[in-house]
Amino acid sequence: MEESFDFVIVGASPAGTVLANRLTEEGRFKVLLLEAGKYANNSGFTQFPRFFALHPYSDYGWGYTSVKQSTACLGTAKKSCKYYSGKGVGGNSLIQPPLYSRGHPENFNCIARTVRDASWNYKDLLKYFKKLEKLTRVAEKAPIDSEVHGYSGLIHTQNRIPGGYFLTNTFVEGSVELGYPINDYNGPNPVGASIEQLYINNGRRQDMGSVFVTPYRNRANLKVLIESYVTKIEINPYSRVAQSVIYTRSGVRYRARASKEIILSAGSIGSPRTLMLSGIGPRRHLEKVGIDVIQDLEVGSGLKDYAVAGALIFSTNVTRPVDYYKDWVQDYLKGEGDLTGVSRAQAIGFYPLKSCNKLIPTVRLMSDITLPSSGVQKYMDFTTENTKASWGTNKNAVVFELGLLNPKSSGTIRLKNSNPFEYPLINPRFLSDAHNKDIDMLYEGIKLVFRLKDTLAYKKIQLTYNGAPLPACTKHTFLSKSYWYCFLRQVTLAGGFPTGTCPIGVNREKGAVVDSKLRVIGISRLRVADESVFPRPLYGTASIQATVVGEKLADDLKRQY
Ligand SMILES: Cc1cc2nc3c(=O)[nH]c(=O)nc-3n(C[C@H](O)[C@H](O)[C@H](O)COP(=O)(O)OP(=O)(O)OC[C@H]3O[C@@H](n4cnc5c(N)ncnc54)[C@H](O)[C@@H]3O)c2cc1C
Repeated sequence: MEESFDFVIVGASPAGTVLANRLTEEGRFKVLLLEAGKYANNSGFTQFPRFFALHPYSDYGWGYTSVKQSTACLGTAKKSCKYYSGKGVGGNSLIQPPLYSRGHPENFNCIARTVRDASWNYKDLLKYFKKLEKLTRVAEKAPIDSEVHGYSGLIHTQNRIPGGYFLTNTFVEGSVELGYPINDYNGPNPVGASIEQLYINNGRRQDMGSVFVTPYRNRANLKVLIESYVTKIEINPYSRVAQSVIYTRSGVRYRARASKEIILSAGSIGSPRTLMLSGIGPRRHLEKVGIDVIQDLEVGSGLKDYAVAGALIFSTNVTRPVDYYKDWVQDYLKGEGDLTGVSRAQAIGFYPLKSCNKLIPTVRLMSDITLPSSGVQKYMDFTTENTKASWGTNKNAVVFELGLLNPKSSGTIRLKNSNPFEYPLINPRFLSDAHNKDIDMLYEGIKLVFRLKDTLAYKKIQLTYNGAPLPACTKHTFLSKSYWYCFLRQVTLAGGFPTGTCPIGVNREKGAVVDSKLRVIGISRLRVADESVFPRPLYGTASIQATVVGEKLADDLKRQY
């Protein structure tokens, strides 16, 4: 069966959802959006911000795991990293915590310089960030730079403090004691501590599918097909024009033609996978798996993701308030309380450790107060021995999550074989850079956490490190530098911001896959618009960055056609 459209969008990622919306708003174009997963369950499950750790294990997650690792994720049973990846209308925004963080302006400016296209400068992109946002609530003491926010967009954001207010203050005050400012991290200079900004509306998570697609899916010129998995883009090997996509739905194979363009928005894992299945990828790899090469490009060769160390656990004298589900639910129905936040310490810090530019952060820190639970163990995926050792004798514990913002290590996405239904081989190779810069930086982050613990602010809640040596690290003197290096290789995991698998650039010999207009190099009428086009993480949380990519491309396409 075959149907024809102006644009076919593959994947309802954050970028795919906004593209589908904007391209159909004027009625000029007929658009097909194909998504492998389903719509969000808006009766509740995907809307609880606090339950984000459960979502990857639901029907809304692909359930990817990396290949066996030798430099990080070693504290897991299979020595591999869980690669949480959303499946459904909204992509990852269905399963992630709803943190709203745009990234560092300089990272966008760097892209603009690399591709010699000023439209990627942050000051040009700011109009899209503002257009998308509707900032609806600001906590009393929250630092907000009103100039940079939007107030009438479709994505509701809030800057607020549900539950655990004193812990938020503890984090911010401790950080100030160490000499860092309090800042709106979505402003021009994110360095310092801040109160988290979240994509939530009345306590409910905002996923991009529910914002941009679900309310508009009955538009006459928009066709959204869920549970429709794209196996290939058909490209004429002589003219090198992308013509149609092949997808399967309920076991039946279909073809959809695009008279104008096909846009891949299948995410940092899905987009390289689909390109390679369609004959666009590294020649040697495609030949090895038996796929005819149409265009030799370094697809999937530059995977870069935040590495996150999540097992820095300290005991505290704070007894966790007794939780009754009834109270939680009652608060939630009013748009308040613990279920509406990501953690009990709604604070986040960006720090320029070892950075020659004090305005450029190198690590990100967040914290929470929690109890040891099977849920936490499942999310982290550590073995029981490692979980026990890192929790030590703690009951109520303050947990710090330390993220490496500018990883030097890089990995790959490759096909296992030519079967489009096989999962790809994900090899992130965290902490594998030749000069150990990544692990050195995370070690600096651990030192920062211990400095924070010793501030007057934190002394009030008496943090003590009660962890026991991890089984794999017992030959190192406990808490020595070599111990922490061993520890980091065990507990460092994937942060969930994969980029660089279809990177933007000017030179395909240097790894570029798309040009500054997001066109796949050497192929006509095929673009990629999602997180995969960023050569490296941009220091923010990625949904909004990917949404801006979609918003920008929608503008470009409307101008062009
Ligand atoms: C654990 C975790 C925590 C995170 N925390 C945050 C946070 O707090 N804030 C934030 O902003 N971001 C966060 N992110 C990142 C953010 O969710 C993603 O980076 C963002 O959604 C952009 O992803 P993407 O462009 O790679 O597309 P994705 O979101 O991965 O979307 C790709 C979509 O395409 C579909 N698809 C793939 N292949 C096909 C195919 N062949 N046919 C049809 N459909 C297909 C998929 O099902 C999916 O729906 C987090 C991510 C993770 C995993």
